Amino acid sequence: MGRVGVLLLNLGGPDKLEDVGPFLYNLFSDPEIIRLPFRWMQKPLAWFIATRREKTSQENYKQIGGGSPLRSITEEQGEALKTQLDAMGKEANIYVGMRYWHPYTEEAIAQLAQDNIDKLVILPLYPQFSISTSGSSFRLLEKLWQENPKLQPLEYTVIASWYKQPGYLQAMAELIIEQLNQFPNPDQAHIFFSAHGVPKSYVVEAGDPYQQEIEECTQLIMQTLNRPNAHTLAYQSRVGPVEWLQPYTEDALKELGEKGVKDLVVVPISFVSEHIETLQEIDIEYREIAEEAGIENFRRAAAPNTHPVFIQALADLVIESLEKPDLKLSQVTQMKKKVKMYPQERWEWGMTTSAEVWNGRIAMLGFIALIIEIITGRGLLHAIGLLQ
Ligand SMILES: C=CC1=C(C)c2cc3[nH]c(cc4nc(cc5[nH]c(cc1n2)c(C)c5CCC(=O)O)C(CCC(=O)O)=C4C)c(C)c3C=C
Ligand SMILES: [Fe+2]
Repeated sequence: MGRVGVLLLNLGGPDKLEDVGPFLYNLFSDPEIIRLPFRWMQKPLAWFIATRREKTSQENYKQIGGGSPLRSITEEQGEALKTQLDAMGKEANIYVGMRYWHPYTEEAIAQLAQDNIDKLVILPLYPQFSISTSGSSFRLLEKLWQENPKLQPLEYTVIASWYKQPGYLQAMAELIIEQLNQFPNPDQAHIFFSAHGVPKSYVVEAGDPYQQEIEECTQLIMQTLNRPNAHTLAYQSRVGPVEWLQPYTEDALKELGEKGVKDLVVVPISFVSEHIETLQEIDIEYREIAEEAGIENFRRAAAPNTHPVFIQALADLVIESLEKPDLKLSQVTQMKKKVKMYPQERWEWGMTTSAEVWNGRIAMLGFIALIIEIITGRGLLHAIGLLQ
């Protein structure tokens, strides 16, 4: 085999405060993040939500130094992975492709198309699959492949999810032990897994395997840890008015405080790098909630970042994937198409999901009409000529 390329996929984050608005617009423009019944609604709604959220989000980024560290950490992970692969006798070019900010996935693909790569390994830096994360990047790649004839002959394989990888589980266990050892009585500390949430409909209606993978991953980390500590799993970072996976992190923390838990280690489970949701949301917001609830000693396990056991795990994943039969983008996206990507497919009478969905669509149309009226000063009926 000739030259190997590894494409690391991640979400991306704003490098500075001015980037926050455009970054949010890119994120909310993605139909895998906000699932709307009509494509034409996507961009106006993305603009509306991004504009409304920009200030609050900027305030949060200010608290962590004015920008996301995701790019620099992902680049460091790439360099460490290259060194590790070299040491294992596998030379590789590493590319970073972010979904919503620089370096964009499109930029990485353009670069690797020029580099005469013989075999590409596509490795999402999300251990668990979700339609909203790895799924979104895979769909984008599928589109880029279809559009660019130069990419057609490039051999590649995809790693769909890798939360069972023993080295990853070991790295997570070591990061937890580091924190447990800071307590006078390590076995008494409560281990609190906080996963990024997704709207409940992704799992229940669209069949996203994310919740099942998160739950299994939590069990596997606890088995690897092999300690008697009690543990809880909850979901953080809810956005918008719909129901997300429960229990919510803030509610679960309050409940533990009420039950008298004093020592707590929070483990960010769906991220492998420090970013706003670990540094600001967990370290600042959730710490405050926990302390108000009576939890006295709040500690957080670090994200794996460039932990050597974690980097070894990534290198093992790459090498194993080169030895296995190739997994194509159509297989990982089709696999998700078997479940309903858009849940609103067939009408059913009664107080059913379909009825709720149509209620939602009608409400959304009303909402868009309201926005048009606010912006233009003219209502929809004026716009279509029914009123003068
Ligand atoms: C496994 C990880 C992630 C899942 C699942 C996920 C789903 C998801 N996220 C939003 C909305 C936002 N996410 C934002 C930032 C952000 N999210 C993840 C990870 C997952 N998201 C990362 C790594 C980041 C980047 C953080 C950084 O350092 O910049 C943001 C912007 C930040 C903010 O304003 O709070 C939003 C908004 C949704 C709606 C969603 C599932 C549908
Ligand atoms: Fe997110």
